[in-house]
Amino acid sequence: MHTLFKKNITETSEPVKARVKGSLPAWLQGTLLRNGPGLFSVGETSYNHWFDGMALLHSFTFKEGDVYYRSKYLRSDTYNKNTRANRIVVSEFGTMAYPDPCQSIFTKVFSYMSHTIPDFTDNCLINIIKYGKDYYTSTETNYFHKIDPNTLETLQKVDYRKYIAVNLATSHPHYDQEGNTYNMGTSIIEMGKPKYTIFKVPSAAEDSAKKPCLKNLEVVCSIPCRSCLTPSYYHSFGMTENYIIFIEQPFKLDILKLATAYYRGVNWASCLKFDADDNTLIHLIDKRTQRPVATKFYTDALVVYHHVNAYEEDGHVVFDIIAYKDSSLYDMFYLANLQQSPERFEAENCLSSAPVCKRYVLPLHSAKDAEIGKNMVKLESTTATAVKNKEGSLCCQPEIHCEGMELPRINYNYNGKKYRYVYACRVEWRPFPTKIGKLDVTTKQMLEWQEDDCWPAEPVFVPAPNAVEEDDGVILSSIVSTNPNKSPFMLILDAKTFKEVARATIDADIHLDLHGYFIPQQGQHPPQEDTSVAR
Ligand SMILES: CC1=C(/C=C/C(C)=C/C=C/C(C)=C/C=O)C(C)(C)CCC1
Ligand SMILES: [Fe+2]
Repeated sequence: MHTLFKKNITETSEPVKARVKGSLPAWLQGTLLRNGPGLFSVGETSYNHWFDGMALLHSFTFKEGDVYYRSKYLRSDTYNKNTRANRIVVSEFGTMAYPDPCQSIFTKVFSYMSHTIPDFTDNCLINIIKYGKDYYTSTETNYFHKIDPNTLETLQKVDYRKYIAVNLATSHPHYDQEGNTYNMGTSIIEMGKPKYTIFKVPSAAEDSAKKPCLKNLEVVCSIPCRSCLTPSYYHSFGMTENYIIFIEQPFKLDILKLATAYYRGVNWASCLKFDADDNTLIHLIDKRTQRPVATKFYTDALVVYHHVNAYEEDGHVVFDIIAYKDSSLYDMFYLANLQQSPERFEAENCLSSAPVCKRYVLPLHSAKDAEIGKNMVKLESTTATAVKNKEGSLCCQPEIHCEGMELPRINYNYNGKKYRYVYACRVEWRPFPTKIGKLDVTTKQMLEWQEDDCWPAEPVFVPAPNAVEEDDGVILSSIVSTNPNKSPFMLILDAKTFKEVARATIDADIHLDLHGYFIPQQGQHPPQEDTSVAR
């Protein structure tokens, strides 16, 4: 298990051709970019948490029946400073770094100051984001990096604060059919009262090829935090055609703790706290009016990292998420915990809550004249409820789709629309993905793929050209193995049947990763988030 999560990977900077078994669909042309941690120690120092590892970019290029793999470390300031010092000098989520005792007093004072109003890391290890025509790597701080999707070279460090007042931003934006990107972030500390801000980055106009499209960023809506000193932490949000769904969960970031963490000798992660006694406030923002709707929606305390999809149906907003009863997932990703065997995990029950795929339904009709105690959800297809309470707000209870799935993906042409299939890693009470699954949210049926000693990455759906049905396409998942005789491979499944179409075995060092983005080859078929398939 140790090597599965904590292995310093050597980058494969020149493309290597994979050995393909089976036959790749002729239409599958393009590049799957993926991101995740790849380096866990520098010199004598090592990171404590899996989310600290230095960003390693991967690309799998599908070209005329062949697959080529390459990988490169993101040349972030963090990477460059650590490499130069031959020790970890930049603080990460789970690791606080202190200056070398031999450093000058100036360096030490500067280091204290930059941790009080934190200048966060630029180690963008989580996802790939498309803003306009450009590709960026992302984490959850104010920094992101423009990369070259062909060579994986790091092109430019960008600071959100140049364009919008946020200190944190998500790694999971949404794209509409015009190619506009929506994201949201939180402003803490420096810029007055903390607030959440949803923003839109318009897709680049033809004549602005040279201008960064972030320059055209527009604020959609700002929402004050429920509590000034403890804004909610969030990893993603939902979007339908007309609405944004933002879950203000009781998993909170304590601003005072953040400001003093460095002095107290603790990491940033310790400034996050789940408050089981609080509830969860669901905000629904109307993109047309750029304001939250009047109704207040609440549900029990929960922790959510990934939204799956959301859509509007007959006067309701329906959204699916992967939810937990507490925040133990982030604790579990401490490398000391990950080094335990799956059996010990089970015995010690490290993850105290399993990921559950749940559906919530928010009625859009006014709750003003509704009876207290009445379920306002009118959809036949769901058991989810929203009951008006005496304060006039709606108390929502979900419908359960299934237990044990994470890293959900969908056919992105159905994002914001009524849909049927979720593709995800199957996980139980431990962090190790052992299978990939396809969930039919209408029947709750599940198709699965698994193989001995194989650990699959987030499954990415690529639609077939001229697709008619939602699952006309393939699933791409890079697989690493704990069997030393088995090389990593890119698995290609028929999304409809979940049967293997081909696998491309790669003689290179690959690591379990986080998230990815498929870029179809120009002219091959419409980009996944720019245009919808013919239906
Ligand atoms: C550095 C840093 C942060 C980093 C968070 C990270 C890196 C989260 C990664 C989450 C993942 C990978 C979730 C997967 O489901 C915070 C807490 C935002 C704020 C304080 C500074
Ligand atoms: Fe994520």
